[in-house]
Amino acid sequence: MDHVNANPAIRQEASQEASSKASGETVVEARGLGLTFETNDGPVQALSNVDLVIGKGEFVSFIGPSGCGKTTFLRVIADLEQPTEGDIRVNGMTPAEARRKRAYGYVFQAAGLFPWRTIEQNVALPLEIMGYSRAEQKERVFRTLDLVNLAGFEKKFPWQLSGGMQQRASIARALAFDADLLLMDEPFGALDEIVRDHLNEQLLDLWARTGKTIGFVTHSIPEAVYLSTRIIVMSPRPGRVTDVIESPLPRERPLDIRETPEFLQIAHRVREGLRAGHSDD
Ligand SMILES: Nc1ncnc2c1ncn2[C@@H]1O[C@H](COP(=O)(O)OP(=O)(O)OP(=O)(O)O)[C@@H](O)[C@H]1O
Repeated sequence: MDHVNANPAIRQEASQEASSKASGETVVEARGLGLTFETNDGPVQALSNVDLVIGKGEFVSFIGPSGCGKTTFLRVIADLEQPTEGDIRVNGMTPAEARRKRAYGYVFQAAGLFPWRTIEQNVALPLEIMGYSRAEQKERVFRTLDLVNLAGFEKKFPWQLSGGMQQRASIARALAFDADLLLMDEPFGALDEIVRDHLNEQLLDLWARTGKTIGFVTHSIPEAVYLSTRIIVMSPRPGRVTDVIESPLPRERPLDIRETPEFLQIAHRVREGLRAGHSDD
């Protein structure tokens, strides 16, 4: 006998919500996740006891000082590192299965475009490897270049584009095979602040239009607060999650939202979290 919800309509709604969360709404689920690297100088605990659930359509940023395990966590999701403790699921699968099913696109700090290939050929590369037909490759390349506002630059070579444009091309490459999950490891870290602002705006726009789930590593507090629906604050030795901040900001965010009291309040909380986990060395 259900004493909580006697009303069958409410009960049904609740159970539908529960089942939709259980089936497919969770994109990443880490439970007691740990990873210790064995090095010549002894073990390095890159991640310790990380519990985290990322839901479909979230924009989650990871922020913390160097060595707190941000990159390692993204790499575990992407099956580029294997955890030594705990469990992780990506779309309900092991990272290895998710990787085989092309569950994610990965964007690195450096754009990593091949200089001898045009932008179109660079973006098409993973599609070529996956055996897409030429027509399908072309259609996808044009669609994703349009998404990152690079329509018209297909025939250019990387060196003919600015750093920001190159990074947008690398985002297009990660999006070309339509993965729902985009993992981004400090993609704008090497760019100057004005370019970075512009790319942040464009990334939010892309996220709104595509409904992708995004995991984003950054060292920048304003970037994390501006972009995220949730901010994960991490701390090193051992790498762990020390605070999880739900953003109350609306999804639509003009750049000047950064001057509002709500924004500054979240930024303050992130800063406090970072300070608490920071040692002076
Ligand atoms: N392949 C590896 N072998 C040994 N130690 C590693 C390896 N990869 C990472 N580490 C160590 O694990 C810890 C976490 O590294 P990680 O790169 O995930 O940190 P991070 O938070 O992304 O740092 P940064 O902001 O500098 O990129 C660090 O102490 C690092 O030296």
